[in-house]
Amino acid sequence: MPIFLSETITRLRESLRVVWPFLLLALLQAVLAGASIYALSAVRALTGGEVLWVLGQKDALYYLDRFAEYGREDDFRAYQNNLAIPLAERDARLSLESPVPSYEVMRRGFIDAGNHPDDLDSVIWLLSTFWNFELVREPVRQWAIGEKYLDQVQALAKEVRAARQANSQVDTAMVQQWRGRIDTLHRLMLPGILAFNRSLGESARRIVVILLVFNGLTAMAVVGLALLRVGILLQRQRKMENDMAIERQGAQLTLGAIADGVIALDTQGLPLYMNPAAKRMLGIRFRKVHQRGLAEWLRFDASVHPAEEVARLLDHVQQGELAPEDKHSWHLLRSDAKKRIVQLTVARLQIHGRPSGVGLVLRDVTRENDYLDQITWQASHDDLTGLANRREFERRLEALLISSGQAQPAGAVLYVDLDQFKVINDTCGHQAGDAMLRKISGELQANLRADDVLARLGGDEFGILLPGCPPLVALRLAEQMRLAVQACKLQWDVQELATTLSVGLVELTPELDSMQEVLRVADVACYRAKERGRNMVYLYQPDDAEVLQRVGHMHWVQRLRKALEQDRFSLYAQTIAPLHSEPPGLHFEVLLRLHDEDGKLVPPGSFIPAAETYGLMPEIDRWVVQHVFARLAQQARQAKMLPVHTCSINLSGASLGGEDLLDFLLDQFSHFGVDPRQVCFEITETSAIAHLPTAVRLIKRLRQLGCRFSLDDFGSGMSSFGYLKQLEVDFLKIDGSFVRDMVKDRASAAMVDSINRIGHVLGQRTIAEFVVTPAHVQALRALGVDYAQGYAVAKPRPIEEVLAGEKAAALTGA
Ligand SMILES: Nc1nc2c(ncn2[C@@H]2O[C@H](COP(=O)(O)OP(=O)(O)OP(=O)(O)O)[C@@H](O)[C@H]2O)c(=O)[nH]1
Repeated sequence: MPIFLSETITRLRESLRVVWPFLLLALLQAVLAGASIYALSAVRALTGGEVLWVLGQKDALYYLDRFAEYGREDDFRAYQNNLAIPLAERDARLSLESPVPSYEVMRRGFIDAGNHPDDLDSVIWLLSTFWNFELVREPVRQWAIGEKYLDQVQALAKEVRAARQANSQVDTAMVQQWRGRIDTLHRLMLPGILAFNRSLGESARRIVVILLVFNGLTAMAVVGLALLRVGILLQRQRKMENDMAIERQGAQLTLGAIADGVIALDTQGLPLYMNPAAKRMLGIRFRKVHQRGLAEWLRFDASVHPAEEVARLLDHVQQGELAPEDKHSWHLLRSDAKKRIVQLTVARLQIHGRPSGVGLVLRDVTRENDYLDQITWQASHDDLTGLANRREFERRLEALLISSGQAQPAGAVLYVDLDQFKVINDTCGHQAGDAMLRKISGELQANLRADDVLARLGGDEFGILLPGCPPLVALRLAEQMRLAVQACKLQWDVQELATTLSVGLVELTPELDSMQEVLRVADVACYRAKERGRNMVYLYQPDDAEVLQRVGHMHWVQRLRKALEQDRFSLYAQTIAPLHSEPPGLHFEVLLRLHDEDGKLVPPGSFIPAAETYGLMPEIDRWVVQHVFARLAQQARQAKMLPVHTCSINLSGASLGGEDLLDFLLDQFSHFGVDPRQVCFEITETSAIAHLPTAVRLIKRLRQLGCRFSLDDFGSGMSSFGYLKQLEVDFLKIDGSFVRDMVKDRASAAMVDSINRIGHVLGQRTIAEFVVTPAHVQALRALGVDYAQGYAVAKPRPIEEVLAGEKAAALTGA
């Protein structure tokens, strides 16, 4: 359907919805008026008919009188013609009065009476419709009375005619008599005729009055209804206006309160409305931009958005449809040249389905953007110094390594650590330390080029990436920075603070193929600089064995941490057998094994040195204690299992030196309910001596509980037998190197013998490690050593097997 047609229909429908009551009332009024006119026309026709009726009767008498006097046939025909009128009307009346009136008879009667055929329908309608009303009945009754003498007239006429035809000579007396009778009839008929005339006139007047009143009343009703309807419509309109005003106020309030800028544009792109936020965002007053094109007030930062990009956007805005690329953030230029970052949305506006413009919404995302920038900055920078952080440094280093690939050396990396920085913190406080870190950052930065990357890697460590810098230049630069920092002083209150740098320098060669590798090597190189006395630069050489070993250890650190996290350690146990009696219960040393990432078993010699170097032993020791105690507690609960007499657990030097080890062990004893008398802690001679006071305290306290101690690898350190007196231990474990060689080397045998004797003198039992053959067993038994441990006794087995009491190989040579 064409648009204009459907629009017309729609409008017509809407108009009809409003005016239909008026149309109905007008129609009703018209019908009423029509009916009234019809009724009046019937009354008029009836009156006209009555006139014919009256004249017919009168003229009939007149011509009968003339015929009686002169005997002319013309008069007689005239008499007949005139009498035919009331006679015809009488037929119509009789049919009307009959129980089943005949329309045809009435129609014929009225036509014969000379009425106009067009009037007949209305007359018959009036008479038959209102037959039961007095208004019609009364005149008809009078009409009947008026006709009462018609028969007498006809009889007289018949008589006169007959006499005239019989005798052409009629005497005067006869004539006088006929005329006298005619006159009498005339006088008799007259009152009836007049009564009919009066009655009809009366009814006609009353009908007119009734119609007038009725029409007046209906007109008043129509007017009343119209007024009522108009009142309702006005009320509705007022309510609508009210609602709209409330809605408008609500919309204005909302638009005023929201932070988004809302602008309504007309179809030409000219602004129709702007909410306060939009005005604020654009920095304009509405009346200043009223009737002004978009480009005049919606402007963007030309340094960010090229002119053609802006023109395209404005075009899209005007069309009310943004392209996907328009939906990113736009740098808005306010009228005061300040900048805001906004995101745009548009929507086409329509009124009654016709486009009426475009709604444009500006969302100010400046804060979010700043926040995002800040977060992005924070994610890659260090708060204190403003330098790049470790993550960023690693990223840049990685990018450099990837971009250079296998090509020429990509440059150098410096790993910088401040010397004795802790002292500054400890003596002058953290703030002084912070100030020093900032000052050093500035000092380092001052020596670098724009392409170099200086980052704070954490604590007092810095990383410097020198892309494309040859090693010698890097060395010179590192030296320059070291001297600069050495000369740099920080005034803090009355003190002048200073520090120095230890720098590890690594040349980026293709051999160092990963970022982690470079950092590990650089870290170790820095560590070497510290080892060599600090305040120096250590240049890493690819064949530097010490550095490489430390790097190897560093590899282990990550793997061990992961293993701890993933619980990839497992416990083994190796039986310790008495050489001179039957074992009173299970006696074994707990040994630690590691399952690597592929599930292969790793012996402790591979990872313990690294764990010791990088301080992971306390954590590992704790893991062992917790898991062993859990097993012992489980074993104690199961009555069928063999009792554990002595379970030896190794404690590393690092654990021993820790202040909180004692608390931890006491806590674990009470947590698992393990009998301390079952537990023997093994500590090495060297670690015990290195942490003598703590070791002495620990031994004393735990022995009070019932724990026992054994001194491991005794003889290897040979620090001093004198310490033995201070360390109250229960077992001496003779170092495996002496035991291993004792059968072929007298000196070793003598060493085993003397350790055994000294132990016995001090009341300690002795255990020989590394007992690998029956000959060893025999020799040890001969020397009086108390226990043996080694492959000749039992190989290390999973602790579950040992706890289950599965037999180890029997002691040969016993
Ligand atoms: N003021 C301050 N101190 C920090 C910050 N981060 C780490 N530290 C301190 O920096 C010190 C770093 O000490 P270490 O590097 O272990 O040792 P050092 O005293 O520098 O000695 P060497 O490195 O062996 O020469 C510790 O005392 C940390 O508490 C920091 O953001 N501000």
